[in-house]
Amino acid sequence: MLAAVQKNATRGDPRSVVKAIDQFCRQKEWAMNVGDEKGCILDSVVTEVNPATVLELGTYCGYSTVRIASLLPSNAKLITLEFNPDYAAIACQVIAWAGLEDKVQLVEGASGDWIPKMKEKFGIETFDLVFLDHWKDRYLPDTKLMEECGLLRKGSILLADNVICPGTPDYLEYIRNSPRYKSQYFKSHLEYTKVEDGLEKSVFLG
Ligand SMILES: CCNc1ncnc2c1ncn2[C@@H]1O[C@H](/C=C/CNC(=O)c2cc(-c3ccc(F)cc3)cc(O)c2O)[C@@H](O)[C@H]1O
Ligand SMILES: [Mg+2]
Repeated sequence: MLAAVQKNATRGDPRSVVKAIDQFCRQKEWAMNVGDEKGCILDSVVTEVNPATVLELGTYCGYSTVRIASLLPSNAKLITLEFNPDYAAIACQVIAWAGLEDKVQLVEGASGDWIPKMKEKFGIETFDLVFLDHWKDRYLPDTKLMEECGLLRKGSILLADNVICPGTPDYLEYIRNSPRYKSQYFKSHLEYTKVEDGLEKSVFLG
């Protein structure tokens, strides 16, 4: 995938990086990037929220990191957590190829360890937007952890990938029944396939 980016994408051009990855995943080898169809929904939420602070859980190869960072205002900060060193190394190079290193802080580590340190390590008070795309059974515990650490404010947006496929049943049940969130489901398809999947957008009500 990285070779395809370096071969087919223009340095400093995030859209060409996104296009190169999508082309590679359609033609050569499927990969679990959020993909272009759900990616357009992601783009519209990022544009609507226009966040100053963003947290991404599960960088993987940096595809959604590039999509989000390319839409952020100049002073905005995107912190992305990835605990697999191999994926982190690839993502780092993909983000650099897109020329977005100044907007992205890629942290190699586990969400459970780093969420409690966001204030002291990065001077983050609260996140305007959180994109959840890591292990599906960690969406709920990490959301509760973010609440406990005071990282969500009235109006913070959580956007969760794969709420249908592979599915995040305990997260959906919690977020849709909690009086502290207002949720909306965006129906779409699993990346590069016709299988149903979707994104759940939830507003923290404080
Ligand atoms: C321990 C929890 N904390 C974590 N902290 C930091 N990084 C984490 C964490 N968990 C996982 N990660 C990283 O996030 C990524 C994991 C993503 C998990 N995603 C999926 O399983 C997934 C899976 C599918 C999928 C769908 C249908 C299939 F047939 C096969 C796969 C589609 C998707 O869009 C997916 O996002 C990896 O890079 C992993 O190293
Ligand atoms: Mg995903």
